[in-house]
Amino acid sequence: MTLVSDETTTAVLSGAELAKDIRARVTATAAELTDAGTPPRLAVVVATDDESTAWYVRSIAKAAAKTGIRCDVVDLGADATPERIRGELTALSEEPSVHGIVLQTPLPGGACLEELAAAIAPEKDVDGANPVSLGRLSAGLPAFAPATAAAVLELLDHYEIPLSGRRAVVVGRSNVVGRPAAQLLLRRDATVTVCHRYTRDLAAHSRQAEVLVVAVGRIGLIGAEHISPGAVVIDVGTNPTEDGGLVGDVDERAVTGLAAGLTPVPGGVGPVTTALLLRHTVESAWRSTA
Ligand SMILES: NC(=O)C1=CN([C@@H]2O[C@H](COP(=O)(O)OP(=O)(O)OC[C@H]3O[C@@H](n4cnc5c(N)ncnc54)[C@H](OP(=O)(O)O)[C@@H]3O)[C@@H](O)[C@H]2O)C=CC1
Ligand SMILES: Nc1nc(=O)c2c([nH]1)NC[C@@H]1CN(c3ccc(C(=O)N[C@@H](CCC(=O)O)C(=O)O)cc3)C=[N+]21
Repeated sequence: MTLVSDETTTAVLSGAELAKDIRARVTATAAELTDAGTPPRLAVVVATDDESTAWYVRSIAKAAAKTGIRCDVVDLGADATPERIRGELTALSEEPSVHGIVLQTPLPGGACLEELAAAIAPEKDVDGANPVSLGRLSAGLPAFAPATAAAVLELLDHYEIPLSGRRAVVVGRSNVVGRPAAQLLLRRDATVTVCHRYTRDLAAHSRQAEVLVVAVGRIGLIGAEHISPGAVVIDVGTNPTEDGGLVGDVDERAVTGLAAGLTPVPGGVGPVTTALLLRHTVESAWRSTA
């Protein structure tokens, strides 16, 4: 029997306070811009009936209103054609008073986000969805990163998690989260492994991680056997539960006492994502005045 426990205290890496700080700074910048005659404006294009997307859009609109950013939700309906969506994105790209454009997923009939997002002017692409933005990110050139991927890095920096030279593992490779998160970690000199559906022995890879980012969308994907003691775990997954709640991809109970830190769901990456979308919008508005 062991008398000395090797239990680690797992820090809760909350995003709520951080998001609040970001919104406070955005509010100040938005006020300055408005005084200077450039009221920041964000357009969110929606073409789905998906309930969780609707929730996300409402939370963007609410946060925008609170920070003094005009937010137009352009609902094209779940039967919108790709041509109609592309036309709207083109019109918004040409409208000088609009500084940020987001196209929400999912899209009708399997329309391709990357292809449609090519119609978003890169300087207004505040969710980094245009392939030009994704390419610039990969090339190490300035570009807006997808807000969720940016939120992962913002949280790691806020909690002063070192990245340079450290082993980072990203689970998931979508263009919205996993892939750009991996690019951002690489840019910060982490040694990055990306896992996906065809990865053999996920646990063998994820156990190597000093920083583990999980963005899959599967309840309980990551358990105790997937992490090494002392790892910092960023749980991006948001999975609705039967009782109307929301859980991540990480089995919180299993990794508590093992991980050094874990982002909660809700209250982790999500609120920071929304705040960064707004920050990107005021950045874009600011640049438009230069
Ligand atoms: N909090 C926030 O701000 C946000 C949260 N999310 C959430 O993050 C999650 C991921 O979103 P998103 O990237 O858009 O989802 P996608 O469905 O686009 O991508 C999921 C990724 O997970 C990979 N994957 C699927 N099954 C496994 C498995 N068993 N083992 C390893 N990898 C697997 C897929 O691999 P492959 O490529 O091989 O198919 C794919 O790359 C979702 O829960 C979503 O709701 C998303 C955006 C914002
Ligand atoms: N082009 C595109 N970019 C996206 O970033 C994108 C998208 N499409 N489609 C939908 C998903 C989903 N998503 C969320 C963002 C924040 C929360 C969030 O803040 N959630 C709260 C809780 C919500 C609750 O309690 O129900 C939290 O985590 O604390 C959730 C989900 C962004 N997405």
